[in-house]
Amino acid sequence: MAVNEWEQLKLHLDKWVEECRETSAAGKVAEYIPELSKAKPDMLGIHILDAKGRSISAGEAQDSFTMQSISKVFTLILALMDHGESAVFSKVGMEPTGDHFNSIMKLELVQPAIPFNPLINAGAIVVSSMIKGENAEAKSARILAFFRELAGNPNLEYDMQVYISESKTAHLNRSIAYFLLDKGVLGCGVDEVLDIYFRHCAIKVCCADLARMALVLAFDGKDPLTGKTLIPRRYVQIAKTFMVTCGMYNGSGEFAIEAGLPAKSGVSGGILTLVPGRYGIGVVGPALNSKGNSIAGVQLIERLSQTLDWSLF
Ligand SMILES: N[C@@H](CCC(=O)O)C(=O)O
Repeated sequence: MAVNEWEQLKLHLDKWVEECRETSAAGKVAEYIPELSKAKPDMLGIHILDAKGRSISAGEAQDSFTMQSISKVFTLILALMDHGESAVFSKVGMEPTGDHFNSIMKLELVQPAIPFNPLINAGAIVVSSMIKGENAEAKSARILAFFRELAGNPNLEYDMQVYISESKTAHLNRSIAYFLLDKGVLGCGVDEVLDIYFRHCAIKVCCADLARMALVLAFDGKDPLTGKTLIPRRYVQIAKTFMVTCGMYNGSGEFAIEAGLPAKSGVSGGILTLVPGRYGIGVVGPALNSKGNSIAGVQLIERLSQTLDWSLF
């Protein structure tokens, strides 16, 4: 079964990528972080990695892009490893919002005033403030080291242009952080937390890096290529559940029906997804749909899942 499927992927992946690439024309590259607007709108790449280290890629899988919101999954995991569940979930909720990723609408509607979940910007900013370390630099260094280990890539670095570009223009995120500070849910100051947050959003990866990080989640926290356990199973379970309920912004419900896989997207057009116990998958396609997800990337993952019967449901 798995052998046939691998053959099928080898045979058809290039064609599927080229077919899905055409839908990019209906999407739009993110512009609110000026540096992101330079991405190629019709770019589409994918890398699929299995537990034996076999991989298949197609399209522009080698090109690099920044993780953006995909990083939020792994900072959540690091915060859980630093503090445990009850401390983390006293500052951030577990529920989807149905709103845009950077919405501040619901922040005032709940008591206590904690963000709905760790994958919207408000929640991810709170999570960034919980990472252990003496100062912003030490906290960011821990995040980068953790990401490098998960990706099996000691060369992961920040895209400084994207980091600077976002730092200069993130007025909405700044206002979210001030609101959270006022409500007493931030573990450090506004400038410090935003520096940590913008840095992890600006970590530069390619599809193979995302696939390797996803593979660790697909194998419940153990990197099958090294045999090393990098994340406790319970925290992977929490992360994967958030990916299903909120990982694709306010398009998560439709994606659960059409693809049925845990996934997390970012505004740079990246998507990290996985088939539990089988594959880690990294995708990139910078043209976004109205929900902020890669338009061609979503179509490609849905096509793969439907053709190969990957849905968990
Ligand atoms: N750095 C981005 C991440 C958003 C995203 O990828 O959804 C922001 O905060 O606006």
